[in-house]
Amino acid sequence: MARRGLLIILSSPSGAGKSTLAKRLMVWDASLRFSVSATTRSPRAGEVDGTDYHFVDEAHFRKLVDDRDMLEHARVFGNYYGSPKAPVQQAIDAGRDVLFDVDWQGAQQIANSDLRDAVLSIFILPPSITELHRRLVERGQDDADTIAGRMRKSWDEISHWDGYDYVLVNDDLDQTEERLRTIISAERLRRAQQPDLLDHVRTLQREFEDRGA
Ligand SMILES: Nc1ncnc2c1ncn2[C@@H]1O[C@H](COP(=O)(O)OP(=O)(O)OP(=O)(O)O)[C@@H](O)[C@H]1O
Ligand SMILES: Nc1nc2c(ncn2[C@@H]2O[C@H](COP(=O)(O)O)[C@@H](O)[C@H]2O)c(=O)[nH]1
Repeated sequence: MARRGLLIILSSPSGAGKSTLAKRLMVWDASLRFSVSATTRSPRAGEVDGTDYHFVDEAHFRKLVDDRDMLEHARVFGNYYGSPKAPVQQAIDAGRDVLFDVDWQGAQQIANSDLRDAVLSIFILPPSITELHRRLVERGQDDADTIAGRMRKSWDEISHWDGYDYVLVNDDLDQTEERLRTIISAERLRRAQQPDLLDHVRTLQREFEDRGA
């Protein structure tokens, strides 16, 4: 039977680099599917509706939640964000791995959902709080108030770091990408091997018993 896809969750405080890393991973492996979230936040310059996010108003978002079309949803920095369920289910049923860029609340909800067995969660830490601030400023996408608000919430996000399967410090971008690739490759191998390993161990057990060893 074909392997069911993984749900690869990236979380971090705002500005630590998860969107940048997610984009690099999509280039590394074109078979990865990105879970395009719905959000009530306004688009930033350059963001494309349907690619970066589905930009919706609050009434539309509420309907998606009420219709149970969301795998998870949360209020983050004063806006609503959520992961539509159908594309995720379709992708993993087809054996494709899905990449999520969600906060700790979303990660927890997915880890507690029916799909929990497919979850691979990775938390990205910044090298320092000063560097986190520098990255938010350098990104040039948010005004000073927004950046200050995100910085104030950064510890709240970081404090959930130990609920994840893996934790990486995103200092050097190339190195972090390489580590993410290693984690994903190893987890794919581990999970792909699991069914065959069980059969193999049963065969070894029968052989062991037949020999009367
Ligand atoms: N290792 C790194 N070294 C230097 N700059 C980096 C590194 N990783 C990411 N950046 C830069 O930091 C900024 C923030 O990165 P990014 O937008 O990917 O963060 P994010 O975690 O997705 O933030 P948000 O949660 O707000 O979407 C970007 O300008 C990005 O180019
Ligand atoms: N729980 C969810 N969190 C999400 C989702 N999509 C994004 N996010 C998180 O929101 C913040 C802010 O994102 P930004 O694009 O406004 O900078 C960040 O932590 C994202 O990970 C989602 O679907 N669910």
